[in-house]
Formats: sequence, C-alpha cells, structure tokens
Amino acid sequence: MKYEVVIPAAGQGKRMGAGRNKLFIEVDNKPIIVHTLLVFEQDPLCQGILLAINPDDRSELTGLLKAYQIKKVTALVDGGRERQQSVHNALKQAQASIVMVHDGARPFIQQPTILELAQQAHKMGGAVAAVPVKDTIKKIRDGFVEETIERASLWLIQTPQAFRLSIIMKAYEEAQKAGFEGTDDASLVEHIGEKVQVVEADYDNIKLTTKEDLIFAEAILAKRRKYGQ
Ligand SMILES: Nc1ccn([C@@H]2O[C@H](COP(=O)(O)OP(=O)(O)OP(=O)(O)O)[C@@H](O)[C@H]2O)c(=O)n1
Ligand SMILES: C[C@](O)(CO)[C@H](O)COP(=O)(O)O
Repeated sequence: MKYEVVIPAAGQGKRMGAGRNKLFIEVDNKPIIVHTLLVFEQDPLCQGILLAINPDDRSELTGLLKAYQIKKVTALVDGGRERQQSVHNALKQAQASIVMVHDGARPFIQQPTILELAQQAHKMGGAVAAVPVKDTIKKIRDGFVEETIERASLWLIQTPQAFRLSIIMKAYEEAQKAGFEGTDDASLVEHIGEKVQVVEADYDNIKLTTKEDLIFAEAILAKRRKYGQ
C-alpha cells in the first residue's frame, strides 16, 4: 500500500532547551530529523515526503537533504505556530490516496508498523500507532487522587497516524472552521465522527521531547546495534 508522509518539523523544541530546533541535535552522529527522513526515504512504499519547516531552518535542511541524498522530499512548506497548522499546510500538497503524519521528533519508527498503518488506513479510513500503558494512571484533583482509571483501556498514542486523504483533509478543514484544536491528528478525525483503528507499535518509538530522551535515544540505538532491529 503506497502512501505519502507529512512530517511536521517546524517546532522550536522549547522543552528540549537546546536554544534551537531540537531536530538538528545529533544522535549517533546524525541529526534527529535525518534519522526520521531516512526511514521513509528507504521505505519502497513511500511515494513522497511533505516536510513542514520553520523558514529560518530552510537552508540548513536543504543542505542536509543534499548531504544525506534524501530525494523523496516533494514539498518543503512553511509550518505554522502550532503543530496542527504545520501539518495542515503540508497536507494541502498531498496527492496519494493514503497519507500519514509522522513527527520529525520520532526517529525510531520502523517499517513493519508503517506498513500495517497504511493497510489499516486503506481498510478502515484511519489508523494510529500506539502502545499499552504500563503504569497505573490516576486522575488527580487539588493534589488528591480522585480516581484510578482502568488501565486495560489506556494506550499511549504515537505517530505515524495514517488516513485516507479524503478523511484527513475533511477533518483538518472542519477543525479549522470550528476552531477545534487537538494534540494529534486522529483527534480531528474523531471530531468528525470517523473511526480510528489502533495498531500496536513499539515502545522504542519515543518522541524526543526533553533532554533525558537523548540518553534513551542513544540506548535504543545501542540496543539495535547489539541485537539487531
Ligand atoms: N508549530 C509546530 C510545532 C511542532 N511541530 C513539529 O511537531 C512535532 C512534535 O512536536 P513537539 O515534540 O512538541 O516539538 P516542538 O514543538 O519542537 O517542542 P516544544 O513543544 O518543546 O517546543 C515535532 O517534530 C515538531 O517539529 C511543527 O511542525 N510545528
Ligand atoms: C502527535 C503526538 O506525537 C502524539 O503523541 C503528540 O501529541 C505531539 O506533540 P505534543 O506537543 O508532545 O503533544
């Protein structure tokens, strides 16, 4: 199942505290964004990469695409103030019948999950990568436990999130009209009443958000070197 991927990469990485877009930080001698892009560059099912960027990063990113021979980027669009706007700007360039959205800050996604997501999106309309919650989750109010939430129904939602193009475009247009803001793409699709299938992914598929995530990133790469993928 062929697909295009939208990669939002226009954030500022404030929680990482590096004073610049965290996606340029090197992990294992390669910028985070290069790790992410190479996964899709090397996936034969990926027809094109639509990259949302901060205009200030354009020349550095163009240099990286050249240096790492990344040829599938078909659009470099300006991102917006929030992730949702960045994704929407890039989605407007999409043409394939299946489109996925994947955070530039999740460099450890692997091809089997991508394939499963593309297939489920084709069949069901929408699919998200996720892993079951391992900890006990409680709802807290004013410093006291209000409720322990049944863990069996709780999943941590990741990207990629894959959709039929018609559904994700409608979801983004309706969200814009209604002023609806979600923290992921699927929540916009849920908002228009469409179903979203969950695909069990990998705990390695972390989003590099804060400084300690860089240590986890090195550990994941060391594990892969030692034991394979
Ligand atoms: N206006 C924005 C904000 C975020 N992103 C992208 O969305 C992904 C997930 O966002 P997050 O991890 O929150 O990144 P930042 O927004 O950069 O981080 P922070 O919130 O700490 O500033 C990242 O690949 C980021 O580059 C984007 O394209 N446009
Ligand atoms: C889309 C996402 O990766 C789902 O986990 C996440 O919500 C993106 O950014 P956030 O700023 O950390 O919520």
